[in-house]
Amino acid sequence: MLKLSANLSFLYQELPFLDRFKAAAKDGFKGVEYLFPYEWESSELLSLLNENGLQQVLFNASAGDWAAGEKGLASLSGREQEFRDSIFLALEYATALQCPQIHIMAGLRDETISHSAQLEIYHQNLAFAAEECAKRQVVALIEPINAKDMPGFFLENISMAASVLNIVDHPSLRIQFDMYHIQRTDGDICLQFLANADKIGHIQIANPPHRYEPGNGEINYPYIFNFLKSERYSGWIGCEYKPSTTTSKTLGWAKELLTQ
Ligand SMILES: O=C(O)C(=O)[C@@H](O)CO
Ligand SMILES: [Mg+2]
Repeated sequence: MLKLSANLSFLYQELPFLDRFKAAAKDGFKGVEYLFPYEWESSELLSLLNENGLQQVLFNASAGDWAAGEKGLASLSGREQEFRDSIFLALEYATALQCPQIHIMAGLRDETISHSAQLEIYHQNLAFAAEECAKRQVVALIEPINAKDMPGFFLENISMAASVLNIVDHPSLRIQFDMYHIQRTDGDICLQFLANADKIGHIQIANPPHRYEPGNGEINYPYIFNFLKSERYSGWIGCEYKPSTTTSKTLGWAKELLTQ
């Protein structure tokens, strides 16, 4: 059976952040994910998870100065210590929240150094992160993000993500396969999934062109869900979409999966 996780940075935005846990549980979600936990104490977040019978599925390591437009630290020259500190902090939260995976964002292309020099930094930082994650039984995830939404993002497509994993070659490093980004960058979602199945740790979903809920856009999600069932995908599927109306009203497509 497919397991859906509510991404609380995208869903239930009609509510204050801490109220979104209860709303997600009420709609039948068993797992939650979101961008960053760091403005709250882990004990407060853990209480909300426990009170609502939810599992923490994923959150991101700090991505640098997000408000100033930074999109991760993992490939940035001169930021190595900050990157390591971000991994240590993420792992403290992951341990406290019993969260099995963290997403590590690559950062933006730095045109002041060569692509290969930036790639080398990325590889080294990911090798460090994967090793630290392994010590805590946490999986480190990397996600290719489409260049239309995030111009200049260093990890630009699924084949680059696969090649990074081949080079870093660590069992605790896997791909966050966000179908919205795959569709906008490469297309061929099912074939891309099959080509990379052994490397995929987490899936996220939304429907182009507007990044709305599965039932509202160009991807045929009923077909995709049957495909994932036939492939026996057993990880979580994060609902990381922008609801086209209030969140609960956008969950018709998920009824069967949320009541199992
Ligand atoms: O935007 C996405 O897609 C994500 O998964 C975020 O973690 C990063 O922006
Ligand atoms: Mg995503």
